[in-house]
Amino acid sequence: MDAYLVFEDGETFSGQWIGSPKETLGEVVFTTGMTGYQEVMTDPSYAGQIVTFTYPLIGNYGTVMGESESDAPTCTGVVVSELFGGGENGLAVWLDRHGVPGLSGVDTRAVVRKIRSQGAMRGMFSSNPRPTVTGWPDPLSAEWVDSVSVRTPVFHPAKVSDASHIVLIDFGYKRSILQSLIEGGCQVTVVPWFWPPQKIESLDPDGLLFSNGPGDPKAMLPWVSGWVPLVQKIPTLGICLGHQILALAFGADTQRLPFGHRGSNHPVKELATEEVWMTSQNHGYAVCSDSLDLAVWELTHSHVNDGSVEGLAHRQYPIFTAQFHPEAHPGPEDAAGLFQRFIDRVNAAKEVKVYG
Ligand SMILES: NC(=O)CC[C@H](N)C(=O)O
Repeated sequence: MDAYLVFEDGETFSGQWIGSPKETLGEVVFTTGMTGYQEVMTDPSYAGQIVTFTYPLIGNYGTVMGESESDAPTCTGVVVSELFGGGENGLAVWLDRHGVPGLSGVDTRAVVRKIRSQGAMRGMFSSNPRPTVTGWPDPLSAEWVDSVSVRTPVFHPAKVSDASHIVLIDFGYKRSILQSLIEGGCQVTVVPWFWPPQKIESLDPDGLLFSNGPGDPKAMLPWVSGWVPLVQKIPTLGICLGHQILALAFGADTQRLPFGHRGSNHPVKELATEEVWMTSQNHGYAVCSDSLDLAVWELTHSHVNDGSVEGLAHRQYPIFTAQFHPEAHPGPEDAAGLFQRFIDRVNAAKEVKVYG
């Protein structure tokens, strides 16, 4: 059945419904990874977004148990050029089972060209090429984070005894982040994003992880100052939205990128070693480099393509952050060592706490 992707400026692209045919609205973004569509669709950072896949054939290896980054697809919709959807474990059935709509047979190259030249834009799926839109979703709302965060704390035991305890503040975390901590020998408590700092502290964390998540980081501005006393004394790692929130908390500013970084082959340079890592990325906002007080923050990583801020280390407090995804999934694992760096730091601080 014919369906349309209608942009907020009125430009319309046609295709056929896949998944659950239903009207939906969201920011239209594109991702360039050749594989990993299931991980992308279940990454909670895509909540509120319609994801366009630039790779021309999507669905060819079906859906695989255990590969999801959360319980269900969290993106608002998907746009593909050619869908290979067949079978019980096929992508089309899986999307339908989870009530997610999509369009196939779309000229995705033209969609990407539009976003690249005109910037991030919202759009709608409809059976009507000229639908009436009553209101567009607002990325500056805390509802995106709230819609994907846990409601109550969830404890994940360690594989080893005497493990360090990480409290993961959940803005929409990917399972691979939790997995990386557990594989590194930690026990982890995932807590709702809205938990007050005193409650987080009462769990006696040895380390804090500020997770990835959807929306504009400035949606979190009313809360950022509350987290400052915690991260000043407990080793902290921020990933993606978590990186942006921590930068905001210490006076930096964030801005929307022209069309985002989403894909599995974004080159990032570690400035101290001059190593270039291929990284997995998914972000539409970035920390403004000219807003960084270099007496407060050290710039540790930058994007090779556009020079944008990709990693920070606080000069006074035990905080470091990455705009990219060290847990990969999907994508290369060049940056996975960041988890070990964090865990080493947490374990060292714990030793001092216990033995003085
Ligand atoms: N993956 C993320 O955490 C994304 C962060 C934020 N929502 C952005 O688009 O920039």
